[in-house]
Amino acid sequence: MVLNPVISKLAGKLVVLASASPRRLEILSNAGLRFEVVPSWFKETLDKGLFKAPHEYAVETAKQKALEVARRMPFKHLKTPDIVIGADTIVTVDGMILEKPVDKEDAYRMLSSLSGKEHSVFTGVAIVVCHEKENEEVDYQLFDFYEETKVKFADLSDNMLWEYINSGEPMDKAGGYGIQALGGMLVEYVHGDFLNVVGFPLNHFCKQLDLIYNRCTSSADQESVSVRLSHNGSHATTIVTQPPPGLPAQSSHSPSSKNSSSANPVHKVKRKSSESEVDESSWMLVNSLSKHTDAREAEFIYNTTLPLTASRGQVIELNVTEHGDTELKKEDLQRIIDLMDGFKSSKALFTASKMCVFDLLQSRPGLDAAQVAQEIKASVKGTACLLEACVSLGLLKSKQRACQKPVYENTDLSSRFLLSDAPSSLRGYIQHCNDTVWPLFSHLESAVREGANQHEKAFGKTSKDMFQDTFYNSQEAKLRFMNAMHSIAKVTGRAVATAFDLSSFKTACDLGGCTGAMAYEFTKAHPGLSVTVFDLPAVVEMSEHFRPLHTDNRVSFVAGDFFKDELPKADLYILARILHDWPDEKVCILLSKIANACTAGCGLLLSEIFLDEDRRGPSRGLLQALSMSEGKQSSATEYSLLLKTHGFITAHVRHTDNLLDAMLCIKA
Ligand SMILES: O=c1[nH]cc([C@@H]2O[C@H](COP(=O)(O)OP(=O)(O)OP(=O)(O)O)[C@@H](O)[C@H]2O)c(=O)[nH]1
Repeated sequence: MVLNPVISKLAGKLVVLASASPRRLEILSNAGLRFEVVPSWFKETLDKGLFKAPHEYAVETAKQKALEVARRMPFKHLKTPDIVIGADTIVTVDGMILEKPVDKEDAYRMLSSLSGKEHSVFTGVAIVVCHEKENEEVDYQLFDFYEETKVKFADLSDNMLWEYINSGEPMDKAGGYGIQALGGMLVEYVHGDFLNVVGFPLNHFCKQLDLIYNRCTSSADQESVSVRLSHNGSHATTIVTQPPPGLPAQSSHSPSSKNSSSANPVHKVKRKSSESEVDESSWMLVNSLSKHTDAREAEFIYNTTLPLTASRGQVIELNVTEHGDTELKKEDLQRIIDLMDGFKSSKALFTASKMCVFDLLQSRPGLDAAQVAQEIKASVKGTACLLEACVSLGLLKSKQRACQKPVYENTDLSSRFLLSDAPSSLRGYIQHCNDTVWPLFSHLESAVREGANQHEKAFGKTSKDMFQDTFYNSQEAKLRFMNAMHSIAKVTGRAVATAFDLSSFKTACDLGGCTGAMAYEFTKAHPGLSVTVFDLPAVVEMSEHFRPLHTDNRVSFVAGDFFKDELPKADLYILARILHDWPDEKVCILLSKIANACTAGCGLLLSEIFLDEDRRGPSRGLLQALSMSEGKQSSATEYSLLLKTHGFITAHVRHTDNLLDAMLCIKA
């Protein structure tokens, strides 16, 4: 191919974009690059004051984003990428560095500082090339560069600025504007690469790839920083990269091409403490890879150990503890045992919860097994086994005085999540898992063979309409199901409700909002917002039972079927844990109805478990898919593309630390 000879060189390689930016995804996929998206967890918090020039800050941030993903993938995704691409876009004006605004006032400050002036947009790009060795070690080579584009804004009135800010567009964009969309109207001229402003300098990137893949014959020729990380059972492995800001660089920058900023790689590696020579200015990135370690825990530390100097392109061996292998094996065995026993743990939890053990021990802590057995009307032997198992799972504590029987009480964990009346009670959902999910999963083999749900085998019913047949077929089943949805929505609701700035929306409609638990969280988090819960008449008639004690009138209920009836009017539609249950045709009907009900600027907040882009996690989402509902589990990008076909543009994606992720889309 003449147009993209370098891009086509990457065919067959595992290329990873370490970025959550939908614009970068679009630019690179439009160029024909095939890649996976693994957003970086690196927090953009480097101290700007410590960089000599703004582009150094952007390049360093891009490097850290890419390295974080390159280091995480072998452990978390169990595969090593061939190339990881990271990028960071900043705007500079009057000596200030502007990133993404944190709120509307911040956006106003940024945009008014740009009004009537020329500013620079810098995108720093890092390319990490990974070479996997036979012994599972990985060599990393780092290439980086930046591109500058000058942009001049017209004079902007306050009215214009606020109208633009209220469109929601500025919030996830460097400098508070998107030149590719409404923000283009603010711009008088652009000098340089337009795509660089949008977030990725494609032309310069291709030239850089050309340098890496076509011009360089051996890694030693390349202008790169090379580090080696062993992940073969390491206990405390040291990864060395260029010094972070605030720590003195060991060499001057030696750009090989325009805007290339790779440092001449003088590496420092931690040595054993017996080595005595001390260099105050050495630095390193330490990543502890013991069993409790998460890539997010990696941190820069200022170190006073012996430096080891390497020349350009040289690979540095890093320390690995002697016992690394043994530890890994133990961990592997434990992991398999945990998986084998997982169902027993679940069932012990379900049973203790169903038999009200936690409620009982909350009101009467310190009972022994015989006393508990009497209260829950069970055998002493069986109860003693159940209580001991719960202790081993961290759900109960036991105390024993000399020559006396052990007595039991709740742990903090069970007091928080397992009591019927705890604010974060998951008891309703646990019961649902026991009564509905467990029987379905006991037919998993059939489900896998047939690729269909097992409602008939588990409950004696075919499931044309799962909700009607299984969850709403009796008052008791309906209440149980509503209890389950209520408890999960209460636990997840706050994280979803506070995921985004929703101050521009006044009315919301929670489609399939069940008991209103999520809606109440939204009104708590957003004082200016009223929420209508839209759900089936059978659900709405029971919603009274779940109304919180203290509430104003900002949550109301409307009965209807979101596939058939007219949707209540709102500025923002909420779809939480809905889409994954329905087949594509129904999802399409629902999204079309929402799109029709929305005018430009209206929002759609989608909350689901977002699968990783390579569908390797999180296991909660992938295990949920095994229940073989007619729907499917999707990644943030898949949802984003789906919503795009219905006229919604993804403004923000948030991977919360809670059970559900969230995405805010705006009707174009
Ligand atoms: O005209 C435009 N200018 C900038 C953008 C978008 O702004 C962001 C810049 O933020 P950053 O580089 O930190 O990247 P993130 O979005 O946070 O994603 P990462 O996961 O890579 O950190 C970027 O998305 C640009 O595309 C724009 O759209 N138009």
